[in-house]
Amino acid sequence: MALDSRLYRGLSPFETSASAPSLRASEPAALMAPQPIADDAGHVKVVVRVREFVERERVKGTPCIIRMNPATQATTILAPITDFDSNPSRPNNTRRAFEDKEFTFDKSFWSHDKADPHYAHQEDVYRSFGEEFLDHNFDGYHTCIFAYGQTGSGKSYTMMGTESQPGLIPRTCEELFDRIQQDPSPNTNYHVHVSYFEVYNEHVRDLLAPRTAPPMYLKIRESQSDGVYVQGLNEVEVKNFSDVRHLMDMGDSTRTTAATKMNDTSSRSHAVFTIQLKQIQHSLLSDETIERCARMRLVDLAGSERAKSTEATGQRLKEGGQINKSLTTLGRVIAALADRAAAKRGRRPKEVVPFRDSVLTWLLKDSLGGNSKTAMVACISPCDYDETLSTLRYADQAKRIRTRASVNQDCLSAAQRDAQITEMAEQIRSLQVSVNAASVRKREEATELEEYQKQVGHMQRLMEETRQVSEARIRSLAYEVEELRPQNTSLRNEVEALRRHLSLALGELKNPIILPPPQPVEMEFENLQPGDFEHEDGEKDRGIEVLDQGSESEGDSDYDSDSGYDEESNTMAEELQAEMEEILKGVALFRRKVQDDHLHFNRRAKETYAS
Ligand SMILES: Nc1ncnc2c1ncn2[C@@H]1O[C@H](COP(=O)(O)OP(=O)(O)OP(=O)(O)O)[C@@H](O)[C@H]1O
Repeated sequence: MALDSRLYRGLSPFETSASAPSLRASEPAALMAPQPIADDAGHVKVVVRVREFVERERVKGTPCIIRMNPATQATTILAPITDFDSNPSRPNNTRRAFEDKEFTFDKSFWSHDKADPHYAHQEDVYRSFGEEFLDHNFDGYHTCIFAYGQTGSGKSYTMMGTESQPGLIPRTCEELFDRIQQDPSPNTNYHVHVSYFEVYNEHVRDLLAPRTAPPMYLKIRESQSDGVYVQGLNEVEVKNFSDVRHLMDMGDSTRTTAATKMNDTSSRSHAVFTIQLKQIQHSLLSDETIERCARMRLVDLAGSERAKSTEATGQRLKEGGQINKSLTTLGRVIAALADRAAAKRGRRPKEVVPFRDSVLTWLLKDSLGGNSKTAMVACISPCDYDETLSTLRYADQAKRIRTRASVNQDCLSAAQRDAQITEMAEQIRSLQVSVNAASVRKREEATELEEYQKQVGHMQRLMEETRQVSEARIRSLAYEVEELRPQNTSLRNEVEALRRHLSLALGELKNPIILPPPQPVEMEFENLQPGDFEHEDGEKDRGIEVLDQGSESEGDSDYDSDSGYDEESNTMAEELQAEMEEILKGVALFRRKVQDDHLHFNRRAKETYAS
């Protein structure tokens, strides 16, 4: 939920001085007569913290090269002992420019040796400047605390900490709600919103939204009224510390981390935790309403890293490259802002600040050089000369950045408030109308959808029924075809036999076998009786019968070759041919029908499967 952008202008006709009392106070009379506020010009506050040895360093037995002076807040880095120092006569030894360097910061936290009386616990770090920054928020200033340092130097430990050793972020949130709960003023309302996002490989991802595949990246926008902001970022209203704790845990669990050789849980992204505090106080005396909005940005940067030390490859190496690139841009921004401060004092021409060269610097534009009170926690390892010196130089440069923070406060008279309420009521009304119209549309769409779904269901049922019927028909047709197959085969055989028979008969008719006319039997046969010639098997000789018949018919038939035999056989042949042709026609008809049926069944079957 975006807060009223009007409150972020930073300038108001009713702005009070930078030291104006916090709204936490129970309605002091002075507050109700707002004083003009001057911009609070200051510098980025820089603190440095050295951590204790981690297991890897302890095993190596590396010496601690950091010294801190609690009286002067100076941090000294000692030149490491080189081969040259230990054996200057060795021919191959070249002297490197190692030397002790001293820097002075706003605070130097010695968290290296727990036995030391000056050991800085998490609580000490918070009390030293976290608490002060929370005061600024209640006064209506935007603030930003960011942790910078090489990988594994203790940034996440300082910002988020552990469950037993909470860092700056949980301590700030807990005290924020303690203060709100302890406020005795009945006229002040507090609204707290939290957002949490990471910048990973130059993309912004909401840590309060569930992880998606592919990841959902958010766009960065800039507007006159809101400055630079992340579009579509979840800003969750929180009522107490346990709400915040829940969101912190949720965000931490989705943040991109991975094990590297330098750190088992190395942050592979820059994480930005933001708290928006809005205080609305109404004065019964003057009937005025004062609104103060402050934004706290708590940034845990990814650590700078050398591929050689982390032994990163593949995805880790790519991430490392992106991390270093954005940190280099941050370094250039810090250098340009520091130079700008010098230029103001007339030393150098003003340089363009490359805020837009990386997502991180673009998002931190306001916090680094604008309307914000800003602190940098430079985290260092106790034993890496090059990286630690680089961090200390970075931090030393950041000290020179000037900021111009102003109280973000609006004071509304009764008339202005009424006008605002009327305007808001109007807005609510028009929104309500839109909501109603949208819900009517939604209902209509739902009814239409329901109708469509019904129709679809009905059509699906019909299709299913048709499919079942078709399947049954195909099955029965296939069965019928199978049944007809033997009949068809026997008919084909019969047709073939008939055809053969017919062609034989026709052949015979066209070329009849003409029997020789019977020879008159001479006297030897005169006395023969039928059956006188008997075969051995008792059968009578057929020749005699033929002879007999011949002799019988002799009287009433003559054996002229042009006798009635030809005519009769021609008539018979014609009749037989006509009969055969009829049969063939019938067979051809039947065959066509069978073929038609075949074709028909096959086509039907194909259509049914296709549907
Ligand atoms: N002040 C400290 N006291 C005790 N242990 C610490 C301290 N600072 C850091 N550590 C330990 O050092 C290790 C590295 O710390 P941390 O993860 O905070 O480094 P980092 O700078 O955030 O690293 P990266 O940039 O890779 O995320 C962790 O095991 C952490 O518990």
